[in-house]
Amino acid sequence: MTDKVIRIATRQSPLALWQAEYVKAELEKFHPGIQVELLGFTTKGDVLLDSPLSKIGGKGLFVKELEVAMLANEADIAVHSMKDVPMEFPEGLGLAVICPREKPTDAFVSNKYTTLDELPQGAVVGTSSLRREAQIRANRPDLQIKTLRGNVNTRLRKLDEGQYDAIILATAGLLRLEMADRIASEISAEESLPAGGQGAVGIECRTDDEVTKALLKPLHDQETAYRVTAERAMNRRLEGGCQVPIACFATLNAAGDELFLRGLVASTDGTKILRDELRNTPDNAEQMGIELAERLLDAGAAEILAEVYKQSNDG
Ligand SMILES: NCc1[nH]cc(CCC(=O)O)c1CC(=O)O
Repeated sequence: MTDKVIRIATRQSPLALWQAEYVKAELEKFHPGIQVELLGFTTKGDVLLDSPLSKIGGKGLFVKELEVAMLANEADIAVHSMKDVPMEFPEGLGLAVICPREKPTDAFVSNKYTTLDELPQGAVVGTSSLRREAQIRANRPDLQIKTLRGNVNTRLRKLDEGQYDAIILATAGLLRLEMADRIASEISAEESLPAGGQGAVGIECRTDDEVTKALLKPLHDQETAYRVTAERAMNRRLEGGCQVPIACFATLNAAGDELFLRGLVASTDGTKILRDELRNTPDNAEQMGIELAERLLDAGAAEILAEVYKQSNDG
């Protein structure tokens, strides 16, 4: 029993609320009698829905307001999709735990077709992710990629209205919102290497809040933490957030003693794609991410990314 109240700062999209409710339920499960409150916030990223994220500076767009509330002691924790969490935290805040990962893949969503391969010549595919765009274009240069923004429900509505032949969404988001029936097919990691952190939920809190950190401990999943640590280290070394055509994806073998990290850097048009991979023990996760990033940089990643940044600044 505990008389502690935990205040969760959360965005109000269906997915953000699902994640906050999930953490609330887990805390209540592990600590009977605990009080957990949800405090809803609107972030800049929720307001600026018309511009492609890559053009309004994606970094931290969805987390700033939540962090301000925690620093002001108006909230205790924030629950994030690890894919959207910036690499560095403000002084006084940090990631306390990473929860068990949902499926990390991308999903092909369409009312007419089952797979990307089935799409006819010139079909229109909705995504605002440069990572997804680059990998689709590499396989299918004939397809038209059209911007798609908004929360999951908005994106599905735009598909249903006929604005797109298919759209790409994270499998995890659809599963969590109980919309598995909207997944026409899961796209393999070979065909679309996922974004670092995709499908994983992390919890941020004040670094000096030992009581909250102790309460959060049982929600931690070490396998997910190893994987996401390697992925984020690669992203950090490449200075990429989720608004660049960078993919990084780690898996742990069944014995739990070998981490396999794959990385990709591409030009948005998919004409240049660099891939590399390495294996090591999970305690080397951070170092693996850095090493894989450096191997990609040696192979020309910096030049490819410089070109991407130049295009997004050109408007
Ligand atoms: N880019 C937004 C975003 N951030 C996290 C998810 C959902 C799944 C996850 O936890 O990674 C999504 C939606 C999507 O990419 O379709």
